[in-house]
Amino acid sequence: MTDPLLSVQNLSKSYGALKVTQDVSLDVREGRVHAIIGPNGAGKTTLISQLSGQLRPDSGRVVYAGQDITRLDMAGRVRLGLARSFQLTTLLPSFSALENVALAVQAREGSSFRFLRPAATEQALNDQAMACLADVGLSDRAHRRAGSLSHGEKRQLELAIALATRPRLLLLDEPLAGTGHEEAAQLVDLFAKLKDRVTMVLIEHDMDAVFALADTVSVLVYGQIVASGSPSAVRADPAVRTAYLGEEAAPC
Ligand SMILES: Nc1ncnc2c1ncn2[C@@H]1O[C@H](COP(=O)(O)OP(=O)(O)OP(=O)(O)O)[C@@H](O)[C@H]1O
Repeated sequence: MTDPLLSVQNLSKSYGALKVTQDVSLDVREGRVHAIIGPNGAGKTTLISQLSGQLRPDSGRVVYAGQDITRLDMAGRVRLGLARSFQLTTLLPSFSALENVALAVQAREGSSFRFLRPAATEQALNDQAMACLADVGLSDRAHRRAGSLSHGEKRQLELAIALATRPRLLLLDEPLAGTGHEEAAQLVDLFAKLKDRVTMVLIEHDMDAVFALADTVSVLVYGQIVASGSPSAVRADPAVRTAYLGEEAAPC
């Protein structure tokens, strides 16, 4: 079997006496959606923050594409193609959707447009930003102010911004939070389409979405992985039912 794209090895993090990440190990394979589920306060966001570089683990390693990135900061990880979306993205509400994405394209490209004239640079940025907006189904909202978009459209825009960094691995922290039924269904369709292009680590409370999208599910309880495997195996795991889902709440 090929090496995993992301390998989390014995990661631990505490806040004082509270052990929020306890000896967590997991492998994420290229081209897959790996969901991490668990009850409120289980440590999912803290874990993903250690994968994105926002938080330093106390111990353990994060290996991405064969490289130890444990000490690499967030910007360095983004440059390697490891991007985080949702819960933290700040849209610029008075800028258009297109401008929001163009800024992310510009950040990625750095000085690679320096040989172009200003007008051509702007055109190149806009073309790439438009392509990202098209990817998330927002072409017709390109010139609307970000602040005037619906909640679901803002989430689509956040995804377009993440895609503008050309990620190989996308960390998605509760992408469906706050969306209505229809918006959630649209976003799930979108992620399903993106599966061919980008590997995803998905934290999500919406179990329908998790079981529709994930190839692998890991269950986190009190900072520890209590089960990991295919959605059907995890669903049937008695330890998961008692520790997390509760017999009656098990997703079936
Ligand atoms: N900066 C911090 N300082 C102290 N405790 C923290 C800090 N951040 C998180 N915690 C605690 O760590 C635990 C895990 O929090 P975390 O947000 O990672 O859980 P979660 O699984 O993402 O929860 P939710 O599903 O509710 O978003 C919680 O008990 C939380 O109160």
